[in-house]
Amino acid sequence: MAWNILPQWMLPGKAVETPIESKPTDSGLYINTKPQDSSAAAEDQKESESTPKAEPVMTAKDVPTFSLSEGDDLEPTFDPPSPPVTSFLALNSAQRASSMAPPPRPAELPAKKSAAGLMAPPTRVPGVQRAPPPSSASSLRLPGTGPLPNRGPPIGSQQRISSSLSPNGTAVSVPNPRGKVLLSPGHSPMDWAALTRSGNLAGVPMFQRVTPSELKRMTGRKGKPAWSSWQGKVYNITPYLPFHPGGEAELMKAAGRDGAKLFMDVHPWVNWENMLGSCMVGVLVPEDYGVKGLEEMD
Ligand code: HEM
Repeated sequence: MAWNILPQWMLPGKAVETPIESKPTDSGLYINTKPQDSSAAAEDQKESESTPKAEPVMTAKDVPTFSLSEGDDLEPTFDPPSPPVTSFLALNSAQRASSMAPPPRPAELPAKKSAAGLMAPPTRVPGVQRAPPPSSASSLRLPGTGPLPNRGPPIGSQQRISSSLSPNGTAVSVPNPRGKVLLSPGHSPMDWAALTRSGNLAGVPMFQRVTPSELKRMTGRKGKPAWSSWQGKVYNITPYLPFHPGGEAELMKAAGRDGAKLFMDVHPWVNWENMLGSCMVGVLVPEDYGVKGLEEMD
């Protein structure tokens, strides 16, 4: 009997009481997952004759293993319950419940078939116009009718007619009901943008306080510049006159006065401040601005 040759500290129930330093490591819990081969067993046998060999205090039956082999009568406590292996979503899973219903089986489809063996098209509701059936590439195709997304105004619309530019960036003559004019060469919107970057076009050395009467005098006639106000700021519109796509005459209507109403009536999408930033003369002040200041000083 193996127990007879075992020292006290190796007997069942005694192992814990024995000081640890007397026997390290292999004092108990063996986890045998693989049977040893015969040569190794013989070696063990030889060794056990000379040296007392520790026997497991727990049998393999009591030790939980991580083995997944079938037919094992162990109850692996650390093994998570393995779900049944399915190729797709489990039958009663939430994913399956929330996803699309599976396609009907061929047997469940309507049994209507043409003579050629093909399925008949679904019956049409009379009077209802339907789009052509989608093909696999339909999502890649551009819509045949209606405006394209993010492609500017629809073809043939007033906006598109009035915004034609030749490939080299100069304005071209296009008859249109909105009154766009043919700009002379070198006066395209691109040319204007380049000119505004070149420097100050206000015609004054520094910002001015402009009274309404002063603004009224700046009509662009009799050698005077054309000024117009926009949201309390005064701009010299003279340099822009030959660049204005609506023509000089139209722009001149705003000279010597507040141009906001005229401007917004025609093209509220145009950014006045961006386009005429370098033409800013100063700010509009009340008529008695200077007089009041002098009176207060007296
Ligand atoms: C003073 C600042 C103004 C600026 C910066 C300005 C700018 C512009 C721009 C960029 C366009 C081309 C718009 C487009 O292609 O969509 C345009 C067109 C036109 N503008 Fe002006 N404009 C000004 C004042 C005025 C005023 C005061 C009038 C009328 C009294 C006017 C009448 C027109 C007309 C009739 C067109 C052509 C039609 C159109 O494109 O809508 N503009 N203007």
